[in-house]
Amino acid sequence: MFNKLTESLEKCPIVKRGEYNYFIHPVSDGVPIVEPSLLREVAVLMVKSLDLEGVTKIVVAEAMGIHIGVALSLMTDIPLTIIRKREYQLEGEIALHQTTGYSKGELYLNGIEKGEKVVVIDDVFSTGGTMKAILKGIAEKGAEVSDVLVVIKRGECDIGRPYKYLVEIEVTGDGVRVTDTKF
Ligand SMILES: O=P(O)(O)OC[C@H]1O[C@H](OP(=O)(O)OP(=O)(O)O)[C@H](O)[C@@H]1O
Ligand SMILES: Nc1nc2[nH]cnc2c(=O)[nH]1
Repeated sequence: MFNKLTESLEKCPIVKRGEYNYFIHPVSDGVPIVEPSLLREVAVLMVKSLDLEGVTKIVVAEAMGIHIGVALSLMTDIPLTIIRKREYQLEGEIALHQTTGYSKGELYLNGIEKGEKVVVIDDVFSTGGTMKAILKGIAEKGAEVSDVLVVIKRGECDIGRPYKYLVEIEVTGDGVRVTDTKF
């Protein structure tokens, strides 16, 4: 029944970013198109997996957390905050330094208050650098993280705390292989 995510991953193209084999998929890139049926499958699986008891915010990072965050927010009625790559200089904004397998950059966290209970979701974990930066920022705000979920886990990835994933993949220059699913 839930086969759209795995089937589409096994067909997706790979491009080189330096030495990095970068897979291109609608969930993690928004291209070539995001089919509603795929997004709905991911949203349903996230709702089934996450511990949402008492959660006051969903936290995602620009850009590829946004569509999955919106889908989860619409299904659960929990408000969403988007960690942006642009600085807003709002009161209490926190700057985070992000390092991935192929890039570095700044992220800016707004919209979370001390004492809140949040879930953090993202499209992909590869090095875990992005999620570690996000978790550090949320801890700095004094909020509690009730759950962390990534749709696609790319190989072994330690973020310093337990987390959930929907699929685990291996990526080579030849393509993507799904090595585990949680549904
Ligand atoms: O585990 P990591 O090595 O940190 O990689 C994962 C991050 O990489 C991608 O974001 P990216 O910064 O490329 O931005 P995008 O969402 O705008 O594509 C992805 O959306 C994750 O947030
Ligand atoms: N689309 C995509 N996003 C990523 N984020 C970290 N690694 C990757 C990758 O290989 N592909």
